[in-house]
Amino acid sequence: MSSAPPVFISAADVERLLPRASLLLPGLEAALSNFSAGPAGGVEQPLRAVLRVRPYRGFLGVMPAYSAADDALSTKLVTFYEPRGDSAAPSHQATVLLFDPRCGALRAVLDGAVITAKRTAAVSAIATKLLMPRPAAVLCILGAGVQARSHYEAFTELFDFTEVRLWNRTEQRALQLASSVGGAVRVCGTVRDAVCGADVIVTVTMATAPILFGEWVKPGAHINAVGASRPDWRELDDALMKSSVLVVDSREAALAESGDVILSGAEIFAELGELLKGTKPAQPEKTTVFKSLGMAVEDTVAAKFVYDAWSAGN
Ligand SMILES: NC(=O)C1=CN([C@@H]2O[C@H](COP(=O)(O)OP(=O)(O)OC[C@H]3O[C@@H](n4cnc5c(N)ncnc54)[C@H](O)[C@@H]3O)[C@@H](O)[C@H]2O)C=CC1
Ligand SMILES: O=C(O)C1=NCCCC1
Repeated sequence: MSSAPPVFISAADVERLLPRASLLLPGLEAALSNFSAGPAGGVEQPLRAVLRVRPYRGFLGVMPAYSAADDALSTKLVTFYEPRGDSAAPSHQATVLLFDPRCGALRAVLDGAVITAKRTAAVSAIATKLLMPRPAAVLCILGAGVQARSHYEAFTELFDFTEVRLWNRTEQRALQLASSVGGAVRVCGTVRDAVCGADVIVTVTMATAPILFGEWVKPGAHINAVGASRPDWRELDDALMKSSVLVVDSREAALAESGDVILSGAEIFAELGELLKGTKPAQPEKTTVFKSLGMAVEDTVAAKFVYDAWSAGN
């Protein structure tokens, strides 16, 4: 075994080596299926530890995973802070450590922000492919931050929406995102206007109370609920949670971390990996919610993809 020092792969290099979230789709689909197969799937992933940085309304998450199918071992360290007007720092910052699983040596330290943005959007796209109504014409994104951009990029590459709508709590930020993406985006003044008649909705906000209400959602729509990753935070109201077919990335995580799941008491129908394996039906004709909390094995797959591309001299 070589004892070479670990390489550092910067955000710019991650972006260069992983230019599109869609490159992760095969690896992520396999990892999600393997995760939901239990011990036979070869994914080791404990519930993430989340430490509260109370005086600053911040959190530090530690996300380790091993994937036997990828023979990859990593841990992500991610901080996320509630919005503060006086801070110029991004709300989420992350680093992924990639180890040699054969001996435990640290091989690479990768910027985790781009990885988090792209793998999250790719997983939402996997859920959307299975759960969106057919046809699906209107995409609506609620939020205008990092995840809003990565979801816009992945979804407009992978699907044929005829209209994209965007809402943000501060309209100026939505206008900035809309003018920078290079495609037609309609900025809406209210969530209600944005979601009215939408086929696919993505919630990517830092909201702590519901912003999306079931009465506004078209029956049969598919919602990717990506924000609200604390047990007392919400993006979706009880009516929407309870009237939808609820799919999660991890049952264990959803029952421990998701305010939308815990506080609504909504019943979990399946893990996304179970839909991918075909052990549970997808039901795209119904109103569906994919509650995404983010899984460490998604970072493992993405970090290995980037490291392999770097090692190949790309
Ligand atoms: N499920 C997953 O795998 C992941 C989920 N996330 C979550 O996705 C969400 C978005 O993350 P980023 O885009 O990185 O954050 P960001 O800080 O870049 O963007 C957050 C957006 O939410 C808006 N916002 C802030 N407070 C709000 C409120 N009270 N109500 C409505 N909107 C509000 C902001 O204006 C901004 O447009 C966060 O909740 C984050 O924790 C982030 C990474 C992975
Ligand atoms: O999976 C992740 O990475 C995150 N999920 C929820 C919020 C922080 C980052």
